Amino acid sequence: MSTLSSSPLGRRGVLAGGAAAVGLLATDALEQEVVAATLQGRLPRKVDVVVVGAGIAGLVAARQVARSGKSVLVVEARKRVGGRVLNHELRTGGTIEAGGAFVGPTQDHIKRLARQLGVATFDEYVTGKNVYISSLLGRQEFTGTVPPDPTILLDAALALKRLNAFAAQVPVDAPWAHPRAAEWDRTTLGDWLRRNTLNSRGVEHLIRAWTQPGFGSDPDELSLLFVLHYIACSGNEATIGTFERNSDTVDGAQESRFVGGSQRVPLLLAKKLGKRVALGAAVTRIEHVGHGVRVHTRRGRVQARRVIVAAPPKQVLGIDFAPGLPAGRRALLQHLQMGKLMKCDAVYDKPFWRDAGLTGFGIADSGAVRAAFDNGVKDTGHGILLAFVGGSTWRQYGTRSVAERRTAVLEGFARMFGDQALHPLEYTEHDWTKERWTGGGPTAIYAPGVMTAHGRHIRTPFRRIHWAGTETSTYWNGYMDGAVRSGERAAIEVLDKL
Ligand SMILES: Cc1cc2nc3c(=O)[nH]c(=O)nc-3n(C[C@H](O)[C@H](O)[C@H](O)COP(=O)(O)OP(=O)(O)OC[C@H]3O[C@@H](n4cnc5c(N)ncnc54)[C@H](O)[C@@H]3O)c2cc1C
Repeated sequence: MSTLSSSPLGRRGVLAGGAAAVGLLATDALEQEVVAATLQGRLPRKVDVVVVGAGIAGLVAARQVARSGKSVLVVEARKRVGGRVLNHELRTGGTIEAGGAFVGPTQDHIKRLARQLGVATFDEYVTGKNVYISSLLGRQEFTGTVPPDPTILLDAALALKRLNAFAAQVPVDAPWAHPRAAEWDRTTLGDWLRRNTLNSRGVEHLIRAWTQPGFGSDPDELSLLFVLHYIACSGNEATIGTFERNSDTVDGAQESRFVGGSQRVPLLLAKKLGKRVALGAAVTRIEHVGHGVRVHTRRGRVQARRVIVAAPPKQVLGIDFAPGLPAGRRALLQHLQMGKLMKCDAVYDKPFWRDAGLTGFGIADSGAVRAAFDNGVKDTGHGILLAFVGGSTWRQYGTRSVAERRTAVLEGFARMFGDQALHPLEYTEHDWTKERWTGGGPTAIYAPGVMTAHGRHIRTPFRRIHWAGTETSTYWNGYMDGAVRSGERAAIEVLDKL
């Protein structure tokens, strides 16, 4: 949970804060409107399509089904929409994101959707130099993607070149079909780096600053084939995926954010869907009956001709299917794990690092802050630093008390940007491993062997049940863009059958 949500000055206490200042309806007010617009009473007895999950994927699928004139009901476990996309109103004003936030080039589907909904983007602050903290060399400032650490520079450049070259051959819709799939899936990214670099320790440290925020995991937990697929997915039908487009800010997936926070996208989608969304309606059982499907939820039952399940893979295992899911799909869901990730933000009176010629982006090979970003928002003059605490860093710090973690995170910021970082106006954090209906983040990960053994079941419909969710996407799998794409694809599948 966000530390602020339990404070007296939490989300509800700041309606008159920063967001209102830019003429946007603050998230809390918009959320109240959306909740009020959703279905309050009994669920309908019958609809054409039931969508399970009101994350971006489920809401996009429902919008498309509704637009075709078919009846649709989204049943959502939580009492809010957005899933892994969640705005947080700061006590000191302004809206930040506790979950998915950044968008970048080739993420055309989420950008188009946001434009249609009137949600603008703004660029991440990139003026100045980045900071690199090495246990060996101390603190360095740099520009570009790879820090100027002579002990790893060449190694890292060659390794990234090879990863890009391999990824360029991986079919985004069937990575398991590549001739070298078995070989790449037998090994982890960590093993591969150790075998293919001279200073493997140094390169691994660097790559961890990418895998911990990007997968909530360490290189040793990730199948090489899965990582190559992730890189291949970091593009679109016209633009080949690359490591840089995934990892970078300029021309990369961290290029921009949404004005008013990314949760405005699912909130505005849900507002338009209105009574076609039922909150607090966790799905417990899905059974095929006659020519339809009966969906059992905590708010009652509803019958449909087709169902789209847009819940995260692990959550699907909590639903009782009758007849049971095919063995292949069940095995896939059992083997996928969610990453471990939390976001920690510190708010300062001013973005003091900018005055020092720094972007606010930093990476480090030790401590609680392995990757830091300038998380400033449009509507306040405050400076905001964001730390991703993921993978083994989450295992080290995620289990400590909030006070201990706060100290460790602020010290991490201070090493990068100076001692002013030790004195924030506000500190807030959100741990996705504690979210009942998500179970971690940012996405589900494949350990060695899983993709070749079970990956091919990821999108295969089961009778009248179809699958959406970012993990099923062929581009920007794991991202908001992948969620939009998956919802669109699942809706097309279903409409084709109705
Ligand atoms: C910390 C963090 C940072 C991230 N950063 C970025 C980023 O910068 N850029 C980016 O593009 N992406 C980012 N992501 C990933 C992005 O948020 C997700 O890819 C995307 O939001 C997934 O959308 P979805 O609809 O597929 O799934 P979800 O958002 O997980 O939605 C699934 C929905 O299903 C519901 N549900 C689950 N079980 C049931 C059930 N039994 N019955 C009914 N409903 C159920 C859930 O409550 C949820 O609302 C980040 C994620 C996290 C956690």
